[in-house]
Amino acid sequence: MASHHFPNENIIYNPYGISPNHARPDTAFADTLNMKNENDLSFYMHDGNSKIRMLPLPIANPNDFLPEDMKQYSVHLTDNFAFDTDNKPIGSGGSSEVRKVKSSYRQKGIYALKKLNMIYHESPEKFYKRCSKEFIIAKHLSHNVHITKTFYLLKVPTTTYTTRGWGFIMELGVKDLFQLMERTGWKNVPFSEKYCLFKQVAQGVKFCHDNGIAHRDLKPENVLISKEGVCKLTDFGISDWYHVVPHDYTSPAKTCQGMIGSPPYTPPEVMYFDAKKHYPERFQKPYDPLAMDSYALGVMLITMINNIIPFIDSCNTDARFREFEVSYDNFINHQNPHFRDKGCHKQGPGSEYSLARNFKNTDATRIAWRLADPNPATRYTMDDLFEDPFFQQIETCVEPDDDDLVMAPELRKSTSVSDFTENSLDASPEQETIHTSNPFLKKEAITSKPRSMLEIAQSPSLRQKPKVKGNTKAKPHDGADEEDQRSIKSKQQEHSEDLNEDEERDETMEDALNNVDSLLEKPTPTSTKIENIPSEEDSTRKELKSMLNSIPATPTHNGPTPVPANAVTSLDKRMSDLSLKSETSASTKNFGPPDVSSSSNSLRSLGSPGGPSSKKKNVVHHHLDITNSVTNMSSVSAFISR
Ligand SMILES: Nc1ncnc2c1ncn2[C@@H]1O[C@H](COP(=O)(O)OP(=O)(O)OP(=O)(O)O)[C@@H](O)[C@H]1O
Repeated sequence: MASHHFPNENIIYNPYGISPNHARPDTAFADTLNMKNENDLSFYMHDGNSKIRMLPLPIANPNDFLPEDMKQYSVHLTDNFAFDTDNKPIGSGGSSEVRKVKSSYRQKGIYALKKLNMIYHESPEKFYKRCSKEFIIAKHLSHNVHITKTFYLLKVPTTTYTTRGWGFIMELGVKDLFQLMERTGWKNVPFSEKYCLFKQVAQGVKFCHDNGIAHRDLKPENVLISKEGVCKLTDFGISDWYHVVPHDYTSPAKTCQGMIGSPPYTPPEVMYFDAKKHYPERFQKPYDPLAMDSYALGVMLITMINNIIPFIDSCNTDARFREFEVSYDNFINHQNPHFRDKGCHKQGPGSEYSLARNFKNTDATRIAWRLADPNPATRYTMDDLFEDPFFQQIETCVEPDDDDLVMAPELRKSTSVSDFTENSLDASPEQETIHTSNPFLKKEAITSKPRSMLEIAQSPSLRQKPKVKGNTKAKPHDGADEEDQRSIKSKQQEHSEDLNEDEERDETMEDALNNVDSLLEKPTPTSTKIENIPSEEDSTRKELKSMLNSIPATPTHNGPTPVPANAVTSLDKRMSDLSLKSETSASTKNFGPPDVSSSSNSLRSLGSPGGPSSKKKNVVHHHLDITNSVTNMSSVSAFISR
């Protein structure tokens, strides 16, 4: 079907949505299925989606699960936020749904609410532990321009918009990298811009590693792009501290076991744990979670340059992956025996190798292939990558230590536990905003048309969204950061003064930063109108089929006995305690051939006043300015089945 819509386009990107049970690929959680608790009443409480269960009342207080230095002044969403009236989900994952919410005090204070759902068979206690862990890690890392800021962990009431539970208030992204890559214009994005995006992602990953965290689920869907075009990592749902003593970075590194992550970004040593592959146990060895991130980064780079994932699974049941492994060995045996040696920066594979051809640059293939080395023992680490001369000279539009303009939302109101009856967790939209003195919000609540739970369950997920910059090294459990503290203080002391300041701030930022909504509503550049889009499942199957048929069968290496390649990749979800078990500079250079449709510098004006370019740089890419030949984006979203 992709071929129906994107004639001559090589973007058969999403191979995932072929299982009727999965609207989009979910992250695999290790041991997810081991937690069935038949006595848990909430097991039987659904909200219309059989995979989502409601938390039993009373909903736990987030502060009971947070370390002292992260405890929050307010723990109820409706104290200081209201749902955006357009009421559209802007993203969803295996265990969450993301919507826009507004600050009750700043009209332009629009944030993302990642509403967390219980995974099937998960007990409420496990849910609280899993979510608070994700929050603590995300908050711990929220001090870098390449990390999506996570501000608060709040109780969410049942409304027409969502069911009760917990949610994160986060910085809003405009799009994720997957959404950029699925645009028809992506293949025309110049190499220099793609490398810029790649380097930004790598800087985010390096920041995680330098601060004791292995992400473990890197993929384009988990890279948000702010409206200034800055890449920010998100989704720390299966991330973990990788030191034996979490905040003691001198303590030994841990290793992991179990199937986690998202194929094809999950490396071969982790795929051995995939129950569906039936590998013998002897292949399942503890693996290094940092090497997992390196591999994912390498596969992302190959995907970004080729405009297509290189294989479906990184294991020898996949013919394309086998071909990659054979090519890797051939290159080393016949062309560069020192390719895997530390510090070797000789040229990487050239155009005779299919997964190198499109790079048109053997320095670039070196970093891609060294990161995606099937052997974790010799794979590039993030330090190796940052020492690579090609990587070093990639120019980015933003530096890791640039200031981040994202402001923490203000907290003024805190409903005490005694004020907040459990019934109020099932508030109507009117009730949600009744406490606020902001007439704008009251009006919205009254005029928005309530939707039935059925409507909500049936409404399709529309994906869209948005924002940039800052840096300080994250400190262990650094809890309420300066911005948060400022917010809390202002709430306690200077309400009216702050309101004026906010309004002023809004005014000055108005020209520099487009209103999120207007930016999101910007019409997509169009050249072709697509109609009669076939069902996503049929189309994706066709794509996969043709893709797989075109793969030459190559002999397997000396690995485990392969099982027949199965195109229908439904991820094995197993729940666990999610804990790891046991353990620059730039210069201007264009690395690729000149590209006719470069969007480089095209929107300098948008990026300059207050964007990342304010203290920067020669090059400003507008990474969001990627054309699309399809007008109906909701259809496209459905087609790619996210
Ligand atoms: N802060 C945000 N701003 C805008 N969009 C977001 C934001 N956070 C998440 N999204 C969108 O929602 C999607 C799902 O979010 P996320 O990956 O955090 O959920 P998840 O349930 O943990 O997913 P997964 O199944 O990968 O574990 C993202 O791919 C992104 O498109």
